[in-house]
Amino acid sequence: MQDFMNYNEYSRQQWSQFRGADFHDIGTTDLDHVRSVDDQISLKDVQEIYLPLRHLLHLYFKNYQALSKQKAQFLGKQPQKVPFIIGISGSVAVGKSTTARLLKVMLERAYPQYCIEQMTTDGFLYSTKELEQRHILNDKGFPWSYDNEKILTFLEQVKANQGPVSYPIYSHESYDIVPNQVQWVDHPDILILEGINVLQSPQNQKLYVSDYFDFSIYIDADPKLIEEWFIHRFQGFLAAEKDQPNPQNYYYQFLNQPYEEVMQLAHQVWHDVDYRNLVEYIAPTMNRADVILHKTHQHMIDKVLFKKY
Ligand SMILES: Nc1ncnc2c1ncn2[C@@H]1O[C@H](COP(=O)(O)OP(=O)(O)OP(=O)(O)O)[C@@H](O)[C@H]1O
Ligand SMILES: CC(C)(CO)[C@@H](O)C(=O)NCCC(=O)O
Repeated sequence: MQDFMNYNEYSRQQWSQFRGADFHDIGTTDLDHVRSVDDQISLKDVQEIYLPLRHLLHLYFKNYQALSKQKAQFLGKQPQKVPFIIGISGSVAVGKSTTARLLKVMLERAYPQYCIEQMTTDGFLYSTKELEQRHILNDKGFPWSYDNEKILTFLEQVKANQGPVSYPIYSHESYDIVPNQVQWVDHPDILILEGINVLQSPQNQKLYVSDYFDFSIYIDADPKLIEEWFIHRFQGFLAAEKDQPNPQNYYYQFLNQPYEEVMQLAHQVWHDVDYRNLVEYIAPTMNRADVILHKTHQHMIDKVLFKKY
């Protein structure tokens, strides 16, 4: 059995044609907004990949709203807003949060009347203290390093749309959960949730995170390239720490170590933790996604796979 027999594969050129004649294009002001998200994002990607993707999301979203309304009518209830949830998965450092931020901006431009929120599951990792107590400090990112119950309860509350719902925050700089701080999701129309674990189905759970998704995206790339992006981001964190040293930060400990050694350590972390996690637990969830974005050098998307059924 072919792994991707339930997908159609489109080249970048083919995919770029699926923009929809009646859905408005993206103008210079929109592109400026996109640039403000991350000036590394290729505007060509926005035009050729993300505009068709937004058009597709529009179709799913409108159908979802219509179905939610009809379901309420069927039950003899007043129709209520039910947030539409988009999941984004893929390896550590493949660009999930960058894509999530970009989609948020693009959807906000398309629907100024709607509230669109974006967040990561990183905040549901156990704190360093708790990982230590569980003797899984070196397993950060693996399915058992997250409080999966807490993610499910959170999503249930968001879908129920009963009020603002809080979630914990993770800091890459301190390499830990930020103590005594939360963020809020407040009655969103659309929630974009990204994380390495969002398409996973941990064995002892009856309910999965993806049960709450109305659309899902997986970002795929050659692990050799992802390793480069991981190292590049690590170097960025290190440089930021050098500019403004803070003894509380994870990267502070590396400032007085020989650069070569630190880079060796970064590669080792990638190999022993993030790459292993990718191969064993993340990549196997790829064909649960509705759309797979395949990246090549410089984060360029060269092909898109779209689920047939
Ligand atoms: N489209 C893009 N163009 C250029 N650079 C990008 C793009 N997407 C991501 N990057 C860069 O790649 C690195 C990883 O991206 P990002 O932090 O979004 O990954 P992630 O998948 O969310 O990682 P994590 O799971 O660790 O949070 C960052 O340095 C980011 O700036
Ligand atoms: C926070 C996660 C798990 C996911 O974003 C990841 O960035 C991480 O910290 N992994 C642990 C190994 C490491 O990259 O340092």
